[in-house]
Amino acid sequence: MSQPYVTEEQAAMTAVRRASQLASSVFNKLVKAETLTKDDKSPVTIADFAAQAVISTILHNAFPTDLIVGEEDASELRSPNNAEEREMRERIISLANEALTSELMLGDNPTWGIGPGTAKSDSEILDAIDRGNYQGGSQGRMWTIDPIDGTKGFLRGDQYAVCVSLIVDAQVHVGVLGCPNLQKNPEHPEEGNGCMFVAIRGQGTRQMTLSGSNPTFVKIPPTNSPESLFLLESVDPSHSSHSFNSTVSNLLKITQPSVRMDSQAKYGSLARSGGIYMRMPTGAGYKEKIWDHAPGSIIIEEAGGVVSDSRGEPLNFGLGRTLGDNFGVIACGKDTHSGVLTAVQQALQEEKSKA
Ligand SMILES: Nc1ncnc2c1ncn2[C@@H]1O[C@H](COP(=O)(O)O)[C@@H](O)[C@H]1OP(=O)(O)O
Ligand SMILES: [Mg+2]
Ligand SMILES: [Mg+2]
Ligand SMILES: [Mg+2]
Repeated sequence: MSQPYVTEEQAAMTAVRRASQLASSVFNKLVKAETLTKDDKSPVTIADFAAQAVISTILHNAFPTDLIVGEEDASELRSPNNAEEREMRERIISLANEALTSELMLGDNPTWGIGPGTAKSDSEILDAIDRGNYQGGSQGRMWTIDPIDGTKGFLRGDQYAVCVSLIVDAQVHVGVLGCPNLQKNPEHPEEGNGCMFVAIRGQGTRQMTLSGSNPTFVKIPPTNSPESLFLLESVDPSHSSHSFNSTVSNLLKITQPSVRMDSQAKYGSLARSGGIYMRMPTGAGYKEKIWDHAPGSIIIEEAGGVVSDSRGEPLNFGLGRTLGDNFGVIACGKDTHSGVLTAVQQALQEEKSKA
């Protein structure tokens, strides 16, 4: 019998590859070329929408009855208010079509709405974006799409990730992360950037190039001493608490500086090089989104790690578009998780007693 979820994995890889190429080309054409002012967020908006259209089109053609939870929705594109907004919409549609109609590669299936001659109409592209409007839930099959995760990293030319997962009955079964700016091999930077992490439940985590070549299984390396430990955290201090992390770091007697990285590239990096990904809320109110953690969580679990909230509870992907109340996220190797949880509980107590 063939392995389960192989077609799902292949469709997700095709979608992530095409969307990653699109994002890199938007960066090279619009951001690097410095045709925009520093605060102009339009390149990332264009790339976000176009990439979601590409991923959603492929997943819908491959699995027409599956539901999709995508970060973006097309309502603001449907009624442009001025020439600038009309131009942006046209750019999004033409970029999405460019990515969908490029030549077929190994693993691509022409019935997925891709390849030369498959250009979509404007309304088909907008409908594809809006197909990501499912509200989520605990039953049945649903895909998550974060077309560009780490938008700030994308604009800086740092890390970002194209993220897709398949959730069945609230459990993640397939996760794919495209990381165009992540080193293929941190020990050999000369090999260049661009990798994809792929996991199917029960079948391990693999790293490969964005085109799917050189797949190798990755495992979180064991931590033999506090000297080999380090924290992985967001660059943006408003996304997770750096000060809480430094308390935990002290409690764990960590001597290495924290590694700051945007996006779910943190999960990919952890799966192959280790570390402790700590994401504690900076304040009340923000709810973590399922598309920000579903692909990364299976990539960690299949690489031999554990992902939990700060109480040690598993993340619940069946509550809707968010993970519900924000109790933070902790991801690391199995051998370190209980020690990290103890330190987190202690740090929370210390914070409480100071308040
Ligand atoms: N207050 C917040 N707390 C935690 N995460 C946030 C917050 N605001 C935005 N995010 C999300 O954090 C993710 C990036 O995390 P990191 O900084 O670790 O790369 C993005 O998906 C971003 O959402 P958005 O894409 O809507 O900006
Ligand atoms: Mg995101
Ligand atoms: Mg995003
Ligand atoms: Mg966003």
